[in-house]
Order: sequence, then structure tokens, then C-alpha cells
Amino acid sequence: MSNKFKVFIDGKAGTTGLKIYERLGKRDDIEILLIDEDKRKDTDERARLINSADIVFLCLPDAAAVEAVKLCTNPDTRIIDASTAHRTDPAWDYGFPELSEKHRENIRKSKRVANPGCYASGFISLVYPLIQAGVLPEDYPVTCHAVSGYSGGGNKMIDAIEGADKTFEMNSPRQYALAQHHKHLPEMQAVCGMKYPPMFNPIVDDYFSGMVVSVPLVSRCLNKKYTPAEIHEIMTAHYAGQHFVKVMELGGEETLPDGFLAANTLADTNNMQIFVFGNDDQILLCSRFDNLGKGASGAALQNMNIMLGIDETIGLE
Ligand SMILES: NC(=O)C1=CN([C@@H]2O[C@H](COP(=O)(O)OP(=O)(O)OC[C@H]3O[C@@H](n4cnc5c(N)ncnc54)[C@H](OP(=O)(O)O)[C@@H]3O)[C@@H](O)[C@H]2O)C=CC1
Ligand SMILES: CC(=O)N[C@@H](CCC(=O)OP(=O)(O)O)C(=O)O
Repeated sequence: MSNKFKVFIDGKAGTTGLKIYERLGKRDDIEILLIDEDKRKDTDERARLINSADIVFLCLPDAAAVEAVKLCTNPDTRIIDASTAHRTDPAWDYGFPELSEKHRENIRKSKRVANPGCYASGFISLVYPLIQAGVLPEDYPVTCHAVSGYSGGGNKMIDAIEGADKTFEMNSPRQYALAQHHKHLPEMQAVCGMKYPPMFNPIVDDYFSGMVVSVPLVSRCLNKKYTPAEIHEIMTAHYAGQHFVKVMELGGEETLPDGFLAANTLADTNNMQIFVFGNDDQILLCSRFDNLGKGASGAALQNMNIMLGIDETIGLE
């Protein structure tokens, strides 16, 4: 009898699933349950593997993720869903352990973990600590700008940009979700405890992966006037001792000597860097990470480690 943890990745052929598979393949404490290529959408075979696994990753479109959860009848099988389907479902635990010890503890005990969305991870990393600390009023009109690599759009977008039919426009940054309907808005609002959803301006650009999510704040409109140094101190205290989330030096001059905050430098890592810039009235918060790392597959693997009660950094360095 193998004493390895059994893992099934539903959607292994997709962008998120493949990254999880590649990282798990290097581990000797995990047995990956594989589905035959011609059966990867076969409901009975997926159900068999789901119910044979200790941990299931759902790396599927939302509707298929909802269906997969229904296929799970084994009370011991634990699910980590990378899709948007369960992120505001109160029966699920939100998989962002650095938000609070309560979040980490809930993940550790959970049978159902909703992995955060990529943009949402960046947004929540900046806004959640400030609402918790009473800095940001719950009804503050929060604005958020973000830039992502095109892998954030999954296989379809990767094929469009890397394929022969790439359009002229795809060579440039492209704003989207202009009508304020982006699928991450509900989780941004719910997890942070905001009265209103933020104004959100995502941009996808012509590089593979990595992102920066930015939130500007006007100090005079906060619960009281704060300096960037005070905000930096609050963020630093919030993430003290975290392995993957680091608050960088105030103003970022050492990390960004040329003054440019590139979005692609943390690609292929599970790290997240938080920056505080600005002056006594205009404060800019930025979160930099990999949309496929801390924004998807890396976070999912970190959550798995926590659920299994092992060192959360295993396989993520
Ligand atoms: N890419 C990213 O940066 C992030 C993605 N996510 C989320 O993760 C999930 C997966 O996204 P991503 O990897 O980008 O998407 P992809 O489109 O790259 O992959 C999805 C995979 O699921 C397969 N699939 C679709 N329907 C079924 C089904 N009924 N049964 C079994 N397999 C099925 C697809 O196969 P086929 O192509 O043959 O249909 C494909 O291989 C999504 O919910 C996405 O929103 C979350 C965070 C970041
Ligand atoms: C560039 C791009 O298209 N990005 C995706 C978000 C990727 C992601 O985080 O998807 P989940 O919500 O499933 O987690 C988008 O904006 O829809």
C-alpha cells in the first residue's frame, strides 16, 4: 500500500492544470491519478478518479467545476477549485492563507477550498489589511488598475496570441471588462467586506505571465489622514512572518532602481511583493506576482500543503 497522497487534477490539460501537474510531478510524496486522454471529459471516469483521490484540483470552466463537485460522493475527498464558481459561497473556504490565521486554519481543516482569482488575489492583498486595520472606510470608492500576461485568459487566449491569427491589436496592451462586470468583482467586495464593488480596470498585454494590481488611495479621504510610511507599517505588520507575501521597502527604490515596476519579474514563482509609494496625499499600493503562480496554480498547491498538514512551501521554491 502506497502512503503517498493521491491527487487528481480535473482539467490537467489546461493552463492552470498543467502548471500544477508539472510541479507535483517533481514530488515523491504525491501519487497523481491520471485520466486517459480520450476519457478526460467522460463523467463516469472523472467521478471514479475524483472519489479515489485525497485531494482534487478543479482546473475547469465554472460550469464544469460545479458539475465535478456534484460527482464527489466520497466524504474524505477534499477539493480545491481554481474556478470562479465557489469563491463567494459561504460553504467554501477562501484559499488565501496570508489574510489571517483564521483563513489559514479554515483552509487546514477544509474539505472545500475556493482558490482566489488572479486579479482578486492582488486586490485583496492590498485592501483587506487596510479595512481590517480601520484605515479604509467600508464605503470608500476604491479604484483598481491591473495588468496581466495573456496566460490569464487560458488556452483560448494563449492560442489567439501565439497562433497564426494574432491580430495587430494584440501587440498592444488591451483594456477590457470596461462595463464593470469582471468576474472577480464579487469576491473582491465580499472577501474585503466592502460596501460597494471597486471600479476595476484590467489590462491584458502581449507577454506570457505575471501581473501587477494597483490601488490608489487619497489620504485625505481615509478614516483619518495617513502617510505612506504609516500605511507601509500597517502592511508590513499584517504580512510579518509570511513566506510568500513580502512587503517591500517603502518607495521601492532598492527593488526598482530605474523606477519601473515591471509585471513579469515573478513569473514561475509563488511569491507576491507589495509596494507602497506616494506622498502625504496620494498613496499608491501595488501587488506584483504571477497570475499562474500566487494567482492560480502556486496558490492552489500552497493550499494543498496546508490541507495536508505539511510545510506549505514544499514544491514551491
Ligand atoms: N489562467 C489563469 O491565469 C487562471 C485561471 N483560473 C481559473 O482556472 C480554471 C481553468 O482555467 P485555465 O487553466 O486558464 O483554462 P484552460 O482553458 O487553459 O483549461 C481548462 C481545461 O479544462 C478542460 N475542460 C473543459 N470542460 C471540461 C469538462 N467538462 N471535463 C473535463 N475537462 C474539461 C479544457 O479542455 P478543452 O480545452 O478540451 O475544452 C481545458 O483543458 C478556470 O476556471 C479559470 O477561470 C484561475 C486563476 C488564474
Ligand atoms: C487576462 C485574462 O483574461 N484574465 C482572466 C482572469 C484569470 C483568472 O484569474 O481567472 P479566474 O477568475 O478563473 O481565477 C480574466 O480577466 O477573465
